[in-house]
Amino acid sequence: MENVSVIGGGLAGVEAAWQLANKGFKVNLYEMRPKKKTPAHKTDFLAELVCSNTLGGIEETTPRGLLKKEMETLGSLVIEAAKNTSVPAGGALAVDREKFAQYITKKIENHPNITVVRQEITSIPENGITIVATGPLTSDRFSSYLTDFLGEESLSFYDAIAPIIYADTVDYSKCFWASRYGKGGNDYLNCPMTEEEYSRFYKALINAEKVPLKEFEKEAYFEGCMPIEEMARRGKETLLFGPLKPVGLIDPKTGKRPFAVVQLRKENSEGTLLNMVGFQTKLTYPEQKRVFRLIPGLENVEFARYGSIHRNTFINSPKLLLPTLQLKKNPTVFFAGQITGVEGYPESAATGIIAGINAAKLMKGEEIKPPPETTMIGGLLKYICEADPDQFQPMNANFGLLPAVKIKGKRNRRKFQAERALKELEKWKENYLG
Ligand SMILES: Cc1cc2nc3c(=O)[nH]c(=O)nc-3n(C[C@H](O)[C@H](O)[C@H](O)COP(=O)(O)OP(=O)(O)OC[C@H]3O[C@@H](n4cnc5c(N)ncnc54)[C@H](O)[C@@H]3O)c2cc1C
Repeated sequence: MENVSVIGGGLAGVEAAWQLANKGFKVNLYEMRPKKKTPAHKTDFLAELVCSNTLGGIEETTPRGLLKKEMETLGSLVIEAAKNTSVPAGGALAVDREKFAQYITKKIENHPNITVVRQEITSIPENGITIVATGPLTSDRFSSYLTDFLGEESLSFYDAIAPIIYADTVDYSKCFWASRYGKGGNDYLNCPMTEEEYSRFYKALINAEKVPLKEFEKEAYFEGCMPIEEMARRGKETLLFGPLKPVGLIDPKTGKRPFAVVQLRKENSEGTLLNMVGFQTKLTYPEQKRVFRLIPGLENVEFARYGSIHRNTFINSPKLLLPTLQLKKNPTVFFAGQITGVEGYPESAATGIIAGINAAKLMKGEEIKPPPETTMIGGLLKYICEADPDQFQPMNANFGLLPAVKIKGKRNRRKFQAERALKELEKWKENYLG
């Protein structure tokens, strides 16, 4: 029997290899570090966390908390390692990053069915089953191979994400719906600012704490995704001619053009989410919350997703993948991890688990079925495979809002939804995995 090839020893790759190896299949896990480095990884360990050391909340009634519980149900190595190397972090699962990566590296390297090969892969092997899990920092040579292999418009390289907020947390008494110059209906929610309000916001914005920029990330600015705070730094007026320009907007309350306006646009067809137009940012998450809450109407706003900018290679999954993570044009190739367009540590690892489980099914010649859509993992897969290909962008589970899984409403309701999702996953596991 041929070995399965897993390309990339990050969070998704180790999970995929772990699932396959524990089911008795031989795996070659290819990791290019330390021979070839990425711009963000610092060590030789597998499953290195490149930035923050937290895997997010553990409360099962939150989307990411439920996701982690589901991963545990499916035998996640990442969650096992996180629990064994955790550090106190309130309601979150944070880890000692070195110990975490060491724990996983040791488990993988000592597994009798896994061979770790330290080598950059530049094309998908022609024979056998392959899982591609090369992550947001996929090497340049493999990226250009994938561009040719998958088609010119299938691979995106940069990601500038504006924050998304929950519409029901806005104070609508301070805002108005309108389009600039009345063109295009009332598509935008406008938050008007007086000169004093703008000054206060501006000062907070330019003094807020940022996530330090890595050298390679500076390239991103040439792609037209300047962070809002960088734009602000160019002068107090700059934003008034950019994302906060008030031209063509009249506040119905005053009958006048406001001094500045922040615009929000519906993010989903239900209108439960709003996107802060032009607010891509490198501010830390707590600072985004503090500074953006200074905008009139957003004083108590809750964030579904914070803004960010970092290099991010991802494929257009809705165009290319089946909900089983198999490539439509070649079902012996699976994709997993952030390269599929999920974002975040647990989300990437979760797709690795599913790719590993499904690759094992394919090895056995058995039918492959995705997990139920009413589970968090199933919801993630549904999102990456069924989103609108023209609007597709990386998304984490907090985005809640993944089509099928609604971890929303009061605590009791969320508890009920989470319990139901876990029961369904157990059932799927029993029927599917035996
Ligand atoms: C700058 C930056 C900051 C981030 N900060 C956070 C954060 O704070 N919190 C969070 O939840 N998520 C964060 N993310 C997202 C995070 O990186 C991913 O969620 C997660 O690591 C993705 O897991 P993965 O397995 O898909 O990729 P990775 O963990 O990156 O693993 C991919 C592996 O593949 C290897 N590889 C690449 N190309 C090849 C090749 N051709 N051949 C062989 N090996 C190869 C790489 O060396 C790497 O080890 C950040 C991402 C970036 C880029």
